[in-house]
Amino acid sequence: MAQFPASIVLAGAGRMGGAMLEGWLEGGLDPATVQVLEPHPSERLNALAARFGFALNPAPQTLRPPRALVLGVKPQTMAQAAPTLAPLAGPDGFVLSVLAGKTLDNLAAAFPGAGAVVRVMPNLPASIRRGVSVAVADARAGAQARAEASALLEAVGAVEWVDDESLIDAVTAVSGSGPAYVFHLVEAMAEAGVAAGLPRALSERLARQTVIGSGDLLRESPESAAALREAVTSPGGTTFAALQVLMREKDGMPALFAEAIAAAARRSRELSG
Ligand SMILES: NC(=O)C1=CN([C@@H]2O[C@H](COP(=O)(O)OP(=O)(O)OC[C@H]3O[C@@H](n4cnc5c(N)ncnc54)[C@H](OP(=O)(O)O)[C@@H]3O)[C@@H](O)[C@H]2O)C=CC1
Ligand SMILES: O=C(O)[C@@H]1CCC=N1
Repeated sequence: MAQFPASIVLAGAGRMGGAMLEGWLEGGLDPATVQVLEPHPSERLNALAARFGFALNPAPQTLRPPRALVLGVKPQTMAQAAPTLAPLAGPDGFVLSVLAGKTLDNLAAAFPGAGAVVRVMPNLPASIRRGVSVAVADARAGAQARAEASALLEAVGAVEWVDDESLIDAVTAVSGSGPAYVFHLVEAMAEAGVAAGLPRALSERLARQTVIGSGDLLRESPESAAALREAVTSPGGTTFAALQVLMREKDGMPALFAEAIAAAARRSRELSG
């Protein structure tokens, strides 16, 4: 694995920033090299700080521009946070942002002192180091900055780099937001099971374990999702009956997902403004 940046300031250690921080520390990052700015630390973050001993909310005068300034605040907070954080973006370092919608140009304008900018879209399974991140860097980011950014992302899951930044809106819609669709699938299946007569607790357990088991099967099997679907589907059987509804051209899952993912990608583009 590539080297972590020599020094890191993480601004915003909520659900995503906190998950990434945990992955770095579990992955061997020297806690002395990271400083974390988080106005309202969660219990989990406080426990992590107690366990690893990194600097949580150090005195502002002790902060120097790090090699990597990692932004984990909300896109809507960036305008308010940037003036305070901008002095930490120095010419020898890079800014790594996970903010949905905020473009490389947005980030370069908000952090004019930065040597380079890397825009990343991770996802929540990063909290168990099974995330997937897609990254794009501006032209100033050299091989070393890219390798260090990769090290930060590989600590929490798989990493893909793209050259075309315009892909990130669709990436956000598919893999950034995607875990929520899967969790909603569990909710919807459980609710439908109740409607079909199952006790709620049993229905919830069955829906949850079905998604867990299917995810594990996807991970372990070399087969495509389509082939695995076909393996469940007996001709003229129960799955076939259900899929005739779910795969309906007009209002089935493909149509619904096309609409949902277009809405998320549109929102990602709006957040740049
Ligand atoms: N959650 C997810 O699944 C994913 C999130 N993202 C991106 O990650 C970013 C964070 O999202 P998420 O973790 O869910 O949000 P959270 O609200 O959990 O985390 C953001 C944190 O930043 C803190 N914060 C606010 N202002 C500052 C500041 N000036 N300096 C330092 N910290 C500050 C917030 O504190 P307070 O609450 O007190 O304001 C909060 O704890 C977003 O930009 C989002 O687009 C990307 C992919 C997936
Ligand atoms: O919902 C959001 O805006 C963020 C980005 C992707 C996942 N969560």
